[in-house]
Amino acid sequence: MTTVTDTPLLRVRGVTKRYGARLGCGDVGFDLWPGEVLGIVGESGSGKSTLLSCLAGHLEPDAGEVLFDMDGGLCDTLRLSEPERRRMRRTDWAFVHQHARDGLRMGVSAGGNVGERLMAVGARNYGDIRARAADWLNRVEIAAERMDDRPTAFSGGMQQRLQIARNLVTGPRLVFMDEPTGGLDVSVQARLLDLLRGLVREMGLSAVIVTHDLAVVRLLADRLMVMKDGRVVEQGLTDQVLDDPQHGYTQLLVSSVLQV
Ligand SMILES: Nc1ncnc2c1ncn2[C@@H]1O[C@H](COP(=O)(O)OP(=O)(O)OP(=O)(O)O)[C@@H](O)[C@H]1O
Repeated sequence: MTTVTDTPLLRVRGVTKRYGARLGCGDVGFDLWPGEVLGIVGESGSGKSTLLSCLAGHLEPDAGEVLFDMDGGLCDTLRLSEPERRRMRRTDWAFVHQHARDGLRMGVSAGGNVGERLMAVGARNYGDIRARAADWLNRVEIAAERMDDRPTAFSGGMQQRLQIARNLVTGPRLVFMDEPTGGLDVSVQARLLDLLRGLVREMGLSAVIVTHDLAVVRLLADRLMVMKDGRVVEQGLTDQVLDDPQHGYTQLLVSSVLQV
C-alpha cells in the first residue's frame, strides 16, 4: 500500500549560522519527504556539519526554520521546550555520529546499549528487551554471544554497527547521520554501506546523511544537496546531479572522485 501525503516530514527554510564573521551555513532550505534519503555533500569546511547540527537541534541557528511533521502538522522544532526536544530525540529522531564512541555508552554492554533505548521508550519486560536487542545485534551482523561485551572490546566497524542498532531499534521517523562510514578502513566501509543500504530499503528510512564521500550518497541517497562555502550550490535527484552536474563546483567534485 502506498501512502500519499502532501506534508513533508521535515521542512527547512532559510537556516543560517554564523561563527562571528565566518559563515557556517547560509540560507539553506529543502523539504524531506517520508521514506526519502537526502545526502549532503561538499568539501571540508563547506558547512555540512554545521547544517546537520542546526537541523538536529544540537546548534541554534541565527535564522531560519526547522519544521517537523508531528501529529499531522508541521511543528517548529527550534521552539520546542528542552523536555519536548529530549523526548523527540528519544522517540522520533535518531543521530548516528561519525565516531561511534560519541553515540554509544562505552561502559555499558552491547545488549545494554541497544536495550536501554527500548527502555527509554517504555519497554519494561527484561526478556523481551533482551530478545529484541539480540535480534538487532543480529541485524547489524554482531553475533549474539557478544551481547554482554562492552563496545571497547569491538572493532571500529562493529562499534559503528552497534551505534546503528542503538539508533534504529526504536524505529525513529527521521535519522541524521554524520559521515557514518568516515574514519573506517575501505573494506569495512563497504560492508557498512551495504548494511546501511539494506536497512534503509527494508525499513523505508527517512534520513539526512552528511558525507564527503560520493560513493555513500550514490548508494544511499535519493536526493543530493551540494554545499560550498556554507551555501547550497546545487540540489536534485542523486543520479541526475552526479551524472549531469550543472554547477562548476559539483563538476569538479564529481570529476575529482572519478580520477581516484
Ligand atoms: N565552532 C566553530 N567556531 C568557528 N568556526 C567554525 C566552527 N565550526 C565550524 N566553523 C566554520 O564554519 C565553516 C563550516 O564548517 P563545518 O564544520 O560545518 O564544515 P564541514 O563541511 O562539516 O567540514 P568537515 O567535513 O571538515 O567537517 C568552516 O569555515 C569552519 O571553519
